[in-house]
Amino acid sequence: MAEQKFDLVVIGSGPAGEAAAMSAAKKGLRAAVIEKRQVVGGNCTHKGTIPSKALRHSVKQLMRYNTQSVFRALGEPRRLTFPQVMQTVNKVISYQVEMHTACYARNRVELIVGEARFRDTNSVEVLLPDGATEIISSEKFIIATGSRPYRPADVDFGHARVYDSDTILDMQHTPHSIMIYGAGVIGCEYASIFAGLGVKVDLINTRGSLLEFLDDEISDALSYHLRDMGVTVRHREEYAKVVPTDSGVIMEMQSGKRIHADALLWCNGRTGNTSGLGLDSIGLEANHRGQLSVDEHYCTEVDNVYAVGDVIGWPSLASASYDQGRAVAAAIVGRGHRIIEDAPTGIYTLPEISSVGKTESELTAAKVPYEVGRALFKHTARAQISGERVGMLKILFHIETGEILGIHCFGAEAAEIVHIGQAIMKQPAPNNSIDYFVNTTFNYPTMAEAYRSAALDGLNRVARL
Ligand SMILES: Cc1cc2nc3c(=O)[nH]c(=O)nc-3n(C[C@H](O)[C@H](O)[C@H](O)COP(=O)(O)OP(=O)(O)OC[C@H]3O[C@@H](n4cnc5c(N)ncnc54)[C@H](O)[C@@H]3O)c2cc1C
Ligand SMILES: NC(=O)c1ccc[n+]([C@@H]2O[C@H](COP(=O)([O-])OP(=O)(O)OC[C@H]3O[C@@H](n4cnc5c(N)ncnc54)[C@H](O)[C@@H]3O)[C@@H](O)[C@H]2O)c1
Repeated sequence: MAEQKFDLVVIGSGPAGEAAAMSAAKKGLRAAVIEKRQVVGGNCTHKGTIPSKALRHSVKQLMRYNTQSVFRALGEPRRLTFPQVMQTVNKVISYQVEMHTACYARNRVELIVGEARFRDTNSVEVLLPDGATEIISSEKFIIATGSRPYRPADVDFGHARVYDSDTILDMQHTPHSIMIYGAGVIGCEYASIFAGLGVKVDLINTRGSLLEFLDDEISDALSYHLRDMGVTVRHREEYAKVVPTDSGVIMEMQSGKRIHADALLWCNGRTGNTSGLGLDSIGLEANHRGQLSVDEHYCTEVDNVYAVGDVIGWPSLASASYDQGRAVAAAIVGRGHRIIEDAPTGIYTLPEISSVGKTESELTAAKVPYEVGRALFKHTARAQISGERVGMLKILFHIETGEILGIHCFGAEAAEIVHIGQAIMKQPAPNNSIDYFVNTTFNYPTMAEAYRSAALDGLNRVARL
């Protein structure tokens, strides 16, 4: 058995692991990443963020072609199959893998392909693809093993018509109908994708409204637009039994309903990837969702073992995982770091949704005197030109100080547009002010115009008080 020794070993090459390793190497540590998949990028690149966003982009292009009259000169509305759309997705994944792989060589981070399992607090055993094992020793470890879809034991995921967000990417046909169980972010995004492909979608929500953490108005808008696309949204439903058959899947609900579709996409919850890590060898224990707890330095209860990314739970975003990776490297070398707790929300449904800061409900509960300014995208020149007229920007600001407290947006490019407001919100007082949007000249026609309109709308309300 060969043995190698490093200053830092990172387990997992997703956004959290990659950022941690690259950042540590730049800070002078001899770093290695162990990845059990043959290629780098993590579930983010291969199963989660990248494939779902690339899929959604292609579907959005198709919808534009099919719905905008200007394209009728080129031809009649067309359909694409799921496997056809997946071809473009696979190209994006290849570009991503190429780019991420180059980072390892450039930053002299050793990449070891194999599955890591702790032997003790200073070494792991790596099961290599050829079945051999290797011992890797290190001063410090970072667990960045990510997460996978949660699979309840009473649902047969081995059946050809039952999918989760990993296996859906391998679907070789386009079903006529699909039921999506779990209306969280993943469920809502896939509901948009399948509805955009012309598939009949049943979106089954275990809660009372869609994405309850969103501002109510935005959550309502999402429900409206999903229904407008033909999605049947069912709230407060729990499954009793899933019965897959040769011709489809029947879901018997606790409410007594029986819902039938050609396929089931299960999107209810995720589990941290900790079960194969040999955590008991180092005295660590994951919670019932497979997640690890960390302190303000992203350190676990074992003082040379750290954890970042989905494996530590909330917010379970690629965006936050990258930043947590950089933060843990800074914490390890003692150069100051920030705790990542202010990630914006970017949800790639159709329409897209994005927000940062407080919601109206939160501000009302906290008795903060705020006012709201709104701008509808359909009133901006840019949206009229692009033909993407659905959407709204909403700014919540303090009545007395003008401080921006929350930005909530839905519509085309919402996830980009929110960053304009986020940049101002991050300024220290008195620069975080709604006045910025009325005292600054923006390019025209751009969606930034929506900020000016929303700010004027809000300030006019205050003036009328
Ligand atoms: C469908 C979907 C869509 C998403 N969309 C978005 C989005 O739009 N925006 C966003 O910010 N986030 C999104 N996310 C969340 C995002 O993908 C995750 O937050 C992110 O991937 C977490 O990164 P990570 O580095 O923690 O782990 P992962 O990306 O999960 O990578 C972990 C890696 O560790 C490896 N590994 C596990 N165990 C071992 C072991 N024992 N030895 C060696 N290697 C191991 C795995 O093979 C994997 O490659 C989405 C997730 C899903 C599922
Ligand atoms: N665009 C994005 O940022 C994006 C896209 C997809 C996924 N993600 C991330 O991936 C993670 C997983 O997404 P998701 O949609 O699976 O999760 P989620 O947390 O949004 O929930 C999925 C569904 O599971 C249900 N659920 C969760 N916990 C439950 C419980 N204890 N009991 C009953 N029902 C429960 C929710 O009600 C929801 O219907 C999220 O944390 C999300 O941030 C982000």
